Amino acid sequence: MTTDYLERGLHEFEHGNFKTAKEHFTQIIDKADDSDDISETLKRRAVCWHELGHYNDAIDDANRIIKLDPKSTSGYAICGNALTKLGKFEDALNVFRLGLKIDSNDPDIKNGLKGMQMDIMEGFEKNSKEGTYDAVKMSSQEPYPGDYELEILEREIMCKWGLNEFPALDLTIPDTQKAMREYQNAIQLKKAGNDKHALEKLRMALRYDPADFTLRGEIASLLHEMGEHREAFQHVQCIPGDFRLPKYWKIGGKILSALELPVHAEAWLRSGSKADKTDVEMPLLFQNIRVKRLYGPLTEGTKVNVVFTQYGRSIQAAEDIKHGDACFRDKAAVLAQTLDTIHVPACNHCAKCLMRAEDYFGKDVLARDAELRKIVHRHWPVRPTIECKGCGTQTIYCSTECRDESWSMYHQVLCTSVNPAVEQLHAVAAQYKTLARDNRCWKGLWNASYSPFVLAKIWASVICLAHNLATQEGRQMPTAADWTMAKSPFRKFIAYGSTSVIGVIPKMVQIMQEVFDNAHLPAHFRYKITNKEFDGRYYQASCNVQAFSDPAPPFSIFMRNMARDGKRDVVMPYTRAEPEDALFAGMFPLHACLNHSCDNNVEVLDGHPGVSVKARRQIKKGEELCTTYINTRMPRKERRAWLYRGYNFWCQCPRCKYEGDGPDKCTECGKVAKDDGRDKYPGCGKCHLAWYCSTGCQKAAWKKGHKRICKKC
Ligand SMILES: C[S@@+](CC[C@H](N)C(=O)[O-])C[C@H]1O[C@@H](n2cnc3c(N)ncnc32)[C@H](O)[C@@H]1O
Repeated sequence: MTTDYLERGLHEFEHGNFKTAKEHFTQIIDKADDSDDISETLKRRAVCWHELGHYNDAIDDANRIIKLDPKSTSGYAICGNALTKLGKFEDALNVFRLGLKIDSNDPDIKNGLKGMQMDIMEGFEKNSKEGTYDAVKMSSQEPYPGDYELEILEREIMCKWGLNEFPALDLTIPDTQKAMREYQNAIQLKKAGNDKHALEKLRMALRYDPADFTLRGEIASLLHEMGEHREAFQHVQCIPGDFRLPKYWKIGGKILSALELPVHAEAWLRSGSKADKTDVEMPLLFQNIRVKRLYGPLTEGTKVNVVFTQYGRSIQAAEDIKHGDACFRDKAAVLAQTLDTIHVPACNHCAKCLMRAEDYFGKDVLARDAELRKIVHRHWPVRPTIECKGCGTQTIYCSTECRDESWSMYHQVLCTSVNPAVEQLHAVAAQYKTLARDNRCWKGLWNASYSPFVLAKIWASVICLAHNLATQEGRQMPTAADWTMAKSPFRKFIAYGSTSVIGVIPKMVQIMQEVFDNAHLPAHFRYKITNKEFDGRYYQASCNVQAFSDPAPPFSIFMRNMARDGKRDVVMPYTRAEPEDALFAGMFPLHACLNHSCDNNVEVLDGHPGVSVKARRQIKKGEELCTTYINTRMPRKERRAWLYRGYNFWCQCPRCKYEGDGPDKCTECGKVAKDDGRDKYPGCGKCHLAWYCSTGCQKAAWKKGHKRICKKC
């Protein structure tokens, strides 16, 4: 019977009738028992699924093939190809890499990789009309949580400074003609750069016509330029709201910003932007005021500022920074150990590695060798392991401070002793090791490389903060305002994702929803996660997580200590293997403002706690700090394709501007080689990364910027 199905299946398969072939193969697979070898049939059925466009089913079969025969590369090739078709290029790449570990020359995997690059490129070519995306338009001007309280404080200051009063004015007999004459004189004087006399003339004009709003606006503008902000504001606020032209809202916003009254400044610019939707300066000013007030406290004592540019928030050098200097450090808003290193002991709150000597050398080895044991105990740093009072060894810390802080910030919602539903997340983490062998795309459950605990900690932090805010006010349940306020720290993280993940990982969505809304949780901790919010948080994490680990794990300290020990030869034979790092994924509010450049001037290093951003070269005051999001060794076309896919932007960095895509097109003028009768253009003799149709183009490109990025220079 089985032979029958096989023969018929193969016949249909060879004739390209994949639907019928798949049905025959399914008969064999469904009827097989444990002793039957169905790998070949699974492979053929997986190809049928692939040809029929059922890529998820092809992945399922590929995973079964890998389980049955972990040494075979076919499962990896099939899985990688299907992931490619689903557009999950990073996952596909990871799967192909696993296959290459088994056979680095496997032709199917090599073809799969080529196919994947071609698919990426195809998407790139299709979209290669470079979109100009406008970060300002995408950014909200909604009032920020807590603005109401700040507004009251600012209003008190404004009253104290007399900003709401009318400016002193020596009135005279109204005469609009005289007013006009003085105004025109003022314009001439202003043009000639004589601001002081221009101001006198404007004041004079106002005495003749105190109801002229244009005069008020001009005086306000001039006084603001001269640094007389308080009086400037008195004039502009004399213009009643209904008569305020957009330019007056703008000048009012600028003055209030100079007076360091950001909430009022934002309110004026918000009104101005509504009144004139074509003005590009006001929304930009608005966002710059906002980033200044939100990020000012984070950049205090660092060498950087956060500013708002066409690419959204970005980090700028506040002073000259030397090559090798630390520009800033950042502490994670949330962090979680990556699933593939979850077995390495580390502090759940600050990421400090807690690996003990027994974990590295093995208990037996240390028990057997007394001399080794003595030396190891002398040099291995002692790091206490503090268990959670509720869930015990499930959650460990490096100190009681970390334990207590974690409890009050989020763990009281995530501790399985309080919330048994969290066991589901731990189960997911525990299963990951086996799944990781197959692929990292975990159908239904998870399809990203960071940990779902990152998401869980975001919601848990929001819940705890909302609860704390309510308790401070003597309330049991958080109000809508408490929730908004509690969510505000996470508004700092941009979210970009073009498709919903709800259908891709429905089981994880369900687990998260249960974790935060179940009968075991006290009512004030319960929170309903909508599908929309799940997507938003998922992409927030995807766009911003940074991998990091303890910069001084116990093993490296031990090795440093050992280097000075005369008996190091006793230990050396046991220390050949590097221990695994406890790798963490974190969301860092300041670091998340770093934009990308393929010619990055900073690099992100492990710091304690968190990350440290270091200059890779000299950075001048005012220059933007850029890290890299991708492997910058890829050629330009691939780099841009990866960035477009992953982050939705076309890189315009100097390398992307002054490197080319190949000898078929002039890098400088874009002329196509075949159009002018030539097959290929010669490349830059120094870096071989740019191609020119003429020496004129080569010289022009060199002058404009190729010189800066040319490797041999
Ligand atoms: C981690 S965030 C960097 C900070 C971001 N500008 C913000 O306002 O939050 C990554 C996002 O910044 C933008 N971005 C980063 N580097 C860029 C670049 N070189 N060109 C254009 N947009 C960039 C993209 O929208 C990307 O998805």
